[in-house]
Amino acid sequence: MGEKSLEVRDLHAYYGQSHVLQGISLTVKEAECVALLGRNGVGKTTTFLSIAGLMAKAQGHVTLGETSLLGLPPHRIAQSGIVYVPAGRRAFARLTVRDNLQMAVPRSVNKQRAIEDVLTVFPGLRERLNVQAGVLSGGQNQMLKMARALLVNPSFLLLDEPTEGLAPLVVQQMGEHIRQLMDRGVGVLIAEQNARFTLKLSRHLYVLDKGVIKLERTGDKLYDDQEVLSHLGI
Ligand SMILES: Nc1ncnc2c1ncn2[C@@H]1O[C@H](COP(=O)(O)OP(=O)(O)OP(=O)(O)O)[C@@H](O)[C@H]1O
Repeated sequence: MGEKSLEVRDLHAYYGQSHVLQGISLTVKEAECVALLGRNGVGKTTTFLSIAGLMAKAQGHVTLGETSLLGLPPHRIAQSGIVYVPAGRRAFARLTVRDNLQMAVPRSVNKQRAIEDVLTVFPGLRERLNVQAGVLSGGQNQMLKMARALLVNPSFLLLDEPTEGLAPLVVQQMGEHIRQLMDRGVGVLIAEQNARFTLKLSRHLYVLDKGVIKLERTGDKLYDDQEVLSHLGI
């Protein structure tokens, strides 16, 4: 099977009359991490919602390989291999970590084996399997959300603010987890306020400003690129 890309071309999105995304184009390849950065309110979450089929009004092109996704219902987009991990939201608080994981395993898949597999990426969850998800720390909760996403065997993950509210050591662990996902061939699009963290993981960067891409860069050391840093105000 050839390498697939997630392609977004000339994407527009609206909340009522408000034209929030004004023609965004970006590409994510398998096994790579792409950064989508920009201030609060510029349209990062709206980009994810549009790709995931969750915006009532979006126009343009979103394709995965040869398949056109825009206009498909969210579950079909998830089945095609694109899984959105929203910011902030907690996993099912009253269920145990194990139940949260089991619920996410597709019916056709061996639950035990699938869960063992994701625990190799997120080993910290193993000792928490029998506790209620509601008592997890912020970092463990984020890892649970990502583990649930991984159980669907995605080709691409859309991670919205994966380090929000996490302590520096946990942020570092999160970076290692994301690298492991890339090693498995998963393409990752990350929207973050933590630009330094994201630039260390990414070879491609898009900076969004008021619904348009203001800067696009490719490079091995984006975290060291003065133009990028000054553009981001860091
Ligand atoms: N449900 C909504 N109805 C109307 N406007 C909205 C809605 N959700 C977001 N917006 C507006 O759309 C714009 C883009 O918001 P979006 O959440 O995509 O930005 P963001 O870059 O993800 O920022 P943040 O990091 O704060 O979430 C903002 O001006 C926001 O106020």
